Amino acid sequence: MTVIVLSGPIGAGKSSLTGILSKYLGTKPFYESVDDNPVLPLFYADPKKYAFLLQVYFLNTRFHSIKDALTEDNNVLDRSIYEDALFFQMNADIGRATSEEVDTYYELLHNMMNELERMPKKNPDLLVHINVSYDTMIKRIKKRGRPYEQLSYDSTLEDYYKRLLRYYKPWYENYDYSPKMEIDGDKLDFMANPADRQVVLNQITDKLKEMGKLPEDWKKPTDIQIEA
Ligand SMILES: Nc1ncnc2c1ncn2[C@@H]1O[C@H](COP(=O)(O)OP(=O)(O)OP(=O)(O)O)[C@@H](O)[C@H]1O
Ligand SMILES: Nc1nc(=O)c2ncn([C@H]3C[C@H](O)[C@@H](CO)O3)c2[nH]1
Repeated sequence: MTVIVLSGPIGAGKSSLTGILSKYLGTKPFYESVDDNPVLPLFYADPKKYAFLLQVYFLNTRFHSIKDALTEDNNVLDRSIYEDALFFQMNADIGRATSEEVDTYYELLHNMMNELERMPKKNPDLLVHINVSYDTMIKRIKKRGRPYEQLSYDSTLEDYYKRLLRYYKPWYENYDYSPKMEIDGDKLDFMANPADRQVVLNQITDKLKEMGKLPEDWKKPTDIQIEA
């Protein structure tokens, strides 16, 4: 059983790489709840009012996915539960949560993480972190086109996104729930460039091989279909 989680800031390419990697490895993808998330547009319209609700919503959906992923064989998860606190802490630091909400959130997170301790598998096998610069992040957010994430929607988003990148650096450095590796999301266009895509896939499968975690029956596919 091999469980891989992807991490990285907004628009880094986690969902895209989750799709590519799960096809390449022949495993099941688990996606973060975004287009079906009723709280996300509310949060971007009024962050102070909805930061706590959004966090509880994400924590709940992530907990569902992680429970399924850690009991089934061979999965790839788009964003880890370990990034949840990063987002909430950042929102709390900029005054979008009361101290009661902060305390309640951390208690709930702690409680849920304790539940994971009882799972047959507690942690992922590998964290794949996609590094991107601010410019790349904004380019991808524009390309994807969710209206409420655009800088034109809210002038404070530039600061929010830059701050998020600053929070990610120490988060990745301190992450120690599993082995980890970084992908250069600025240089490697794994969506449009097949050679770059193969570089990324080789980096990940080399790491899995080195760890003895490449599924035994895995055969390198000759071609995989990518949805743009
Ligand atoms: N390496 C890449 N090169 C070029 N385009 C990319 C790359 N990765 C992602 N994209 C494009 O950038 C956009 C955002 O990618 P994606 O939705 O996968 O990001 P994400 O990390 O899952 O974002 P979020 O955190 O918001 O869910 C998409 O339009 C995707 O096609
Ligand atoms: N506030 C907040 N907390 C989270 O845990 C969290 N996880 C993701 N997101 C936002 C970022 C993208 O807009 C969009 C897709 O990743 O959802 C979050 N926002």
